[in-house]
Amino acid sequence: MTLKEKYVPGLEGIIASETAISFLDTEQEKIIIKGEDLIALSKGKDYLDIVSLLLEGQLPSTPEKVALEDKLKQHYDLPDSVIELLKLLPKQTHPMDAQRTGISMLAGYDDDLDDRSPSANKDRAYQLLGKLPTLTVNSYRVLQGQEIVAPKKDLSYSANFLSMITGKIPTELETKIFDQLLLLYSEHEMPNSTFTARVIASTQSDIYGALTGAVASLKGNLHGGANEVVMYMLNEAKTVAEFEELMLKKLQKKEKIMGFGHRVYMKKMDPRALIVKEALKDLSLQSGDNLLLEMCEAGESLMEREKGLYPNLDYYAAPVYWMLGIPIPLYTPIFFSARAAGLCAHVIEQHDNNRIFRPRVNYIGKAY
Ligand SMILES: CC(=O)SCCNC(=O)CCNC(=O)[C@H](O)C(C)(C)COP(=O)(O)OP(=O)(O)OC[C@H]1O[C@@H](n2cnc3c(N)ncnc32)[C@H](O)[C@@H]1OP(=O)(O)O
Ligand SMILES: O=C([O-])CC(=O)C(=O)O
Repeated sequence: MTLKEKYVPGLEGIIASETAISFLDTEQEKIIIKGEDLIALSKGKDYLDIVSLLLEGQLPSTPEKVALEDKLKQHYDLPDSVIELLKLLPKQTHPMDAQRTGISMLAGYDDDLDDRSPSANKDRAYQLLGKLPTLTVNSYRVLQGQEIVAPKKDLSYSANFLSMITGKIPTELETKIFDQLLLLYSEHEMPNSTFTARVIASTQSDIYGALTGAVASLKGNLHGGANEVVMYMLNEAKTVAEFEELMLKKLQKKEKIMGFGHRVYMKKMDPRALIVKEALKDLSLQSGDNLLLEMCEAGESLMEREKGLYPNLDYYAAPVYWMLGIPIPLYTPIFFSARAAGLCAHVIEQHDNNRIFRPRVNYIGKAY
């Protein structure tokens, strides 16, 4: 017997789920999250508003947001043994792999691991969101042979995260821009990492396993790992002319340029990248250093001219992270920490209305 259904490589355009969480409305250039447009929200709301929208289904009132931040702060600390385990990792370990290991280990501390109810999963989501900044920053520090840093509960969630990374109290502008990055990265419908998490959750595996798989997916250069490569390219080039030359050489060799293209936004710029480009302009103005902005703008024009391709979020996020003083190996782990909010919402939804993912294949192997 043979199955001969139409095979679509990369499952492009295939509907994998019904979801009430989010939708990319490319016609209206909106990123819909629970009925709200993330792009519009990015101009007045902050990351914790979106966490609440994703996990509670609505934007929080001021007291609700204060309560949410307090709840996350209660979960900031990591079990000592997680830090001890991270210390055992080989120093060459990528921080994404360390983050993956840490998240995986947290499952062992959950006394109620078999409870897949929405309320138990939501509690876990808040615990994870509380711990992720501490885990993310300290896994990197341990690998660098640096001292562990403690979270600062007197700062806001985002200011604390950035402060643990840089070792400084961030300015208001730096905090606002970092928070906006977290917000823009928080959820994006059905990228590879979310699909991965939902596939894992569909076996009734737990939220830690689903997120562990999602970290591995996000690490790849074609997905979240692109932001690190963009910064390495900018650093390698050093000037506008050298950046253009580097890109042209890559295109001649038929290499992909990280930070460009997107399965859903292929014919337009990612609307999140437009927002982050403005943040880069603000940081350039503040520092009086326009070099990265000029390089990125030149790269953007070149790719439109040569390939008809546009920047995705990772292209402009990379120089913004750099100007905030963030080490390059932390770029993708920060993306994951932000995305954990959306991923948890997807795992909750999958567990709540589940059918195991189990597709079929078109067999093209040896005749039998
Ligand atoms: C936040 C995020 O995760 S956003 C994604 C971050 N990833 C990147 O920036 C990696 C670079 N970009 C890419 O690899 C792709 O554009 C992806 C993975 C994002 C989307 O992939 P797909 O939808 O499968 O598109 P696909 O790879 O088939 O590209 C279509 C065509 O555009 C070309 N193309 C797409 N992206 C690029 C790129 N960045 N550089 C050069 N050419 C590209 C492909 O070579 C292909 O050309 P062809 O038809 O002549 O073979
Ligand atoms: O949607 C995608 O395929 C990738 C992406 O931009 C994201 O995960 O933010």
